[in-house]
Amino acid sequence: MTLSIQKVTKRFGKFTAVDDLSITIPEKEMFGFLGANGAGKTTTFRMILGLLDPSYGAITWNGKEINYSTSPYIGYLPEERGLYPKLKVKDQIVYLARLRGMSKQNAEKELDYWLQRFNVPENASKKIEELSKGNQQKIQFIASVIHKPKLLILDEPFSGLDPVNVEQLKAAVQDIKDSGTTIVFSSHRMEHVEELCENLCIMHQGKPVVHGSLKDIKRSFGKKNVTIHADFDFTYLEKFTGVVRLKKTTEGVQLQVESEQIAEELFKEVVQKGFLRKFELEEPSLNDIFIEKVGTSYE
Ligand SMILES: Nc1ncnc2c1ncn2[C@@H]1O[C@H](COP(=O)(O)OP(=O)(O)OP(=O)(O)O)[C@@H](O)[C@H]1O
Repeated sequence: MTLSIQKVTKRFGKFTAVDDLSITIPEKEMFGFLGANGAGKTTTFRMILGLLDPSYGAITWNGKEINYSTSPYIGYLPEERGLYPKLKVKDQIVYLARLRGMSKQNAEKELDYWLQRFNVPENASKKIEELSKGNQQKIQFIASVIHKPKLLILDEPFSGLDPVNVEQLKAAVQDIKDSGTTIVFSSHRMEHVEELCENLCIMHQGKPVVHGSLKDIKRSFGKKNVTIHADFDFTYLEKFTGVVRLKKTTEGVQLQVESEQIAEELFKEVVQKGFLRKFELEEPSLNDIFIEKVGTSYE
């Protein structure tokens, strides 16, 4: 049940929205698409779902083309939320679930579960237009997962939610993944993808600039970050061999170094100065990697 995107390009007139994208998403994994506005994420999702045809290339799920409108195996949270404002939550969800082949009784049972889980059981009998934006989003999320899809596509699932609700939704997404669903989601926020995904792709102007497993991406990057907290002026370390970047912070300095070995040499140097409150070696962040690949900061 792999999702396979093979050499996919999408042009709108002369404009290329997605440029030669090849990705394989293994079954039961969570895959993250990162990219700034206009990077090509939504266009990719629409092609995965068969709502748009690629100009070139092919997309298959388990070896076959996807047809979102007829497949009960797919769930989709679109970026442009599309609920009927005048309908009551329960009527709406039951209607959508029945389109996906569920019985009324089963749909009501699942809806109860999700409303309880999101701490909003009272919303069942409210109209969509009566709900806050975040609560509407929860209902739209429930609509995309109620039928327990095998493949779930979530376009910006965390946007517009407060931090408590982001955590609640993250936990729900993680549980759905653990139950065996393949999940693809997009985000503007690096940390969401770093936290949830084994594999990811960073899109930039339609091109996949970074792609692979988070571990491999970080390991192959080679460079590391070092944080030092101490009351010495360490700005001279800018000239230290193997130091790529140095930034002063309120508590000391933050550096990017060529390798772990350079970090060791750096440690020998700074420890001679005296007491250090902190010396920490960290993997590069996705943002560091993005800056290197694209030459500009993502955020
Ligand atoms: N139907 C269309 N006709 C013309 N251009 C389009 C169409 N759909 C998308 N585009 C363009 O393709 C580019 C990619 O858009 P897309 O919506 O895929 O980006 P995105 O990564 O999802 O961005 P965002 O984070 O803002 O949602 C944009 O420049 C957009 O204007």
